[in-house]
Amino acid sequence: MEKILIIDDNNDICLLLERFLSKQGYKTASAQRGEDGLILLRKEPFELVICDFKLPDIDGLEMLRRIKVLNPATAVIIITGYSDVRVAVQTVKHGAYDYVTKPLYPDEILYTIKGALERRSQSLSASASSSSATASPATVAAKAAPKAAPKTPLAPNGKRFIFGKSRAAEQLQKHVELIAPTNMSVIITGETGTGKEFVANAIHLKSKRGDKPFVAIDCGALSKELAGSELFGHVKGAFTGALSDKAGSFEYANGGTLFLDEVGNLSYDNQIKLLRVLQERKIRRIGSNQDIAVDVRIICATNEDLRDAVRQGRFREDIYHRINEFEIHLSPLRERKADIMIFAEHFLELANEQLDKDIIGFDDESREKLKEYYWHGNLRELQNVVKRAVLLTQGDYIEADVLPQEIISPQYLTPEDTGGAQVSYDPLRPGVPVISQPANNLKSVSESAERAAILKVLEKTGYNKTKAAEVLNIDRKTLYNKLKAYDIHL
Ligand SMILES: Nc1ncnc2c1ncn2[C@@H]1O[C@H](COP(=O)(O)OP(=O)(O)OP(=O)(O)O)[C@@H](O)[C@H]1O
Repeated sequence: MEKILIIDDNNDICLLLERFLSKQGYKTASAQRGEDGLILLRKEPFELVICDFKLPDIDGLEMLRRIKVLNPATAVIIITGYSDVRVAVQTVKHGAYDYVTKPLYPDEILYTIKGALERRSQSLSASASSSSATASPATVAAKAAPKAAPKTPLAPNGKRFIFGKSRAAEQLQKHVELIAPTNMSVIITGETGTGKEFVANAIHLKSKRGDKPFVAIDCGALSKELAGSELFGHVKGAFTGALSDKAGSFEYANGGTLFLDEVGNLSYDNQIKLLRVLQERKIRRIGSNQDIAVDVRIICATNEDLRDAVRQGRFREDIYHRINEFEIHLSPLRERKADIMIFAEHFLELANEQLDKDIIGFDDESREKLKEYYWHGNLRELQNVVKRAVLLTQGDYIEADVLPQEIISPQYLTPEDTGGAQVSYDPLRPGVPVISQPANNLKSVSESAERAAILKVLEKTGYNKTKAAEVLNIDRKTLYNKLKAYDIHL
């Protein structure tokens, strides 16, 4: 019987989930604090942990890290409030299986649990059958391109790639067609969830390399030490824990494309090694003195402005120019309104297939709500909202009442509602108005400018507080104090 641990400071949620999951045939336990949950995990293994993102003692990302250190095979699902979705997405990038938003619906959570346990057993059996000497975590992330006709713009794992019909979409399509057949390095910029990895994959599949491997590495999720070994490989004994020779992603991607996500997060050392590959097309495994020739096309992605990183000396200018032979910028979904329903219909079709449902479409009100919303998590957020709506819909059409509250009624206010005070909207919590006093109060003017600057830098640095503090030229503690003072919740 599979064991599930629930960690949530809300006792009602623990009780409810425990009761529901035991009825479904799982063995359960619960804890209301992160530390208590970790104690239980040290005592006995659990196949799955469902963990609240905001625990009183430890934040969601740190919990995820500690759970994975105790047992990398434990699947983790994060519970989050809708306004924290953007940060919850980060947990998925750092190894959580998925996140579910409150309020919790039994069907949705059960569906997610089943998916997580299935993925867990698939990856356990895959790693048991692969030869341990050459197995690399990068191979798990590596997406070998399907052998099908490389001319079709396919998405990873044979999914469908949608362009849309907005002007931005038309331009993107042109750029992809133009750049794909060349060997040029491309940098793809855009907010989280705008489809950077999908576009990188489409470029790869449309290129002459389309039948060779596409290897994706998230530089933001790897420590400095791990990143070096993941990218370039190592030889036995190169460092403590290097028990056998290991190939890196450059070797796995040979002949194909290497996608470096969040490239701005590469350490200085690794930037230098990357420069060498870009210049000489050769790599050297860590600890080795032998060069290995590689033929790899590099596509990078970033959601920060790398020009700023270059100006601040965090990213080498010579690499920036080499990886930026061509730039593709993906606009946020809210600026491509004409595409919203095209993607929504596509995600509806996918959700119907996944959940074995037959929903026909969206009613007028739900369409309007989807078109008006801010979509801070872009396509990823839209996909999740549609999946959940499909799950909750009983009739033929999705109606507004199955959409999250923040989408149904974002509380947009006007200055008239607030007696002349300025109203702005926090990109992190779009439905929540931020009211600042009229501009004749100097203190409030500088405060709102400071708040806006902090939000902008946070967005650019992918909500990495250490980096944001660096860019703002303040220490982390000051940043924390300001986040609190300006009511910015990450
Ligand atoms: N063109 C597309 N067609 C169909 N689905 C798409 C497309 N682009 C993105 N998606 C969907 O949106 C999800 C997010 O896309 P992707 O992972 O490529 O975004 P990203 O910009 O790389 O995100 P992040 O910056 O957070 O890594 C994908 O898993 C996919 O389901």
